Amino acid sequence: MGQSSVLREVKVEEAIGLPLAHDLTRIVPGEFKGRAFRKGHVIREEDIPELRRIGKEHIYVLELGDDDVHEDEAAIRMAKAVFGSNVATGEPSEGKVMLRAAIRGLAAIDKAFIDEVNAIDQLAMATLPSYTVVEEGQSLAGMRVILLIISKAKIEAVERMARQWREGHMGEGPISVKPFRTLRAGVITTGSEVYNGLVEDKFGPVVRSKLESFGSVVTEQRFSTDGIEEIVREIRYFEQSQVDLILVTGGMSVDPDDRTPGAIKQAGAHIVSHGTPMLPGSMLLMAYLGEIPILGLPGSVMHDKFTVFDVLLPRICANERIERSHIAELGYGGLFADRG
Ligand SMILES: Nc1nc2c(c(=O)[nH]1)N[C@H]1C(S)=C(S)[C@@H](COP(=O)(O)OP(=O)(O)OC[C@H]3O[C@@H](n4cnc5c(N)ncnc54)[C@H](O)[C@@H]3O)O[C@H]1N2
Ligand code: MOO
Repeated sequence: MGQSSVLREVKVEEAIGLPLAHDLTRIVPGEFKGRAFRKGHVIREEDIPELRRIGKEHIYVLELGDDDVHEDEAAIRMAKAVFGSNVATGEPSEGKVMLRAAIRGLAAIDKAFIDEVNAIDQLAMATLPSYTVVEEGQSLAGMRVILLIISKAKIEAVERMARQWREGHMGEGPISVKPFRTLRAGVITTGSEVYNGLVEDKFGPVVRSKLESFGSVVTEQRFSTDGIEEIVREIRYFEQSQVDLILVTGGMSVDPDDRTPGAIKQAGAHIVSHGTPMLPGSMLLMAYLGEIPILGLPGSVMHDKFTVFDVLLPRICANERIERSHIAELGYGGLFADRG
């Protein structure tokens, strides 16, 4: 055991010339919340009225013990331990360090790891859910400890856990951002009513704009009747043109004319899942034709603003392989019925 920490309370009027032990916060509801005084600031006589205005009668003067870590250093060390690719770490402020996305992309955050950290008393690591689409500069995670000082052993435990995590993930950190690749997609629109011009195609523009929002492109949209052989032929066409992604629209439901799932199967695709526990979009089919992801898109993808397609597309664009277990996890929290 080394020297233990000493926290001394000093009346503000007796604190002139002493350094602050931590950042001090001012909050004006609806207007401002932030740092009023920085850790280490040496109190001057003219600071006293402002200290009183933010409610301080006393300040802490700290002599840190050998076995403890100051909240700022703890937050910096936690951030350094967990940050991965395309993540920027900020400076500590009010005892907190933020991690931000350095690029637009898909947040990759290991829930099990974050849960394990937060099970340690007095550590707080708050993150976005994994697979969130993040903009450049957007906050991914904030980390802090709950009291002004924390035992060094707890921070070292986080560092050890993060080191182990990295060893199992080729050096990557538990919090990272995956960039979107530019995919060349082929779209097959099924439905004799569209093919025969009875209704105008509304699927193409929706799918095109969703892909473009992740930097990908529709190289070609082809139209097919509901004939299974015809749909298979179009799938083969795109397979041979070596697109990165194939989307087959419509014909996903229970009518006799709904032949898209059968055609995707007949084309030789490995079916990951026919159906997803999400609403809307439950009839979506996820498969791989060799290495090419192939999706059967139900009518709701054309009609509803947000469906399971909006969940899977960014993952596919970020080079994630979709497995059956990923699909099963979508149900909990996967009801978007009132999202328009
Ligand atoms: N009894 C059941 N009914 C429905 C089920 C079910 O499980 N049991 N599933 C529902 C779900 S979920 C969906 S989504 C819809 C539609 O599924 P489909 O993907 O089979 O859609 P289609 O039958 O091909 O078309 C439905 C509707 O949309 C129009 N459409 C289709 N493609 C286009 C296009 N490219 N442009 C414009 N309009 C298009 C089509 O003409 C139909 O009016 O089924 C539920 N019902
Ligand atoms: O698959 Mo339908 O896709 O929910 O509304």
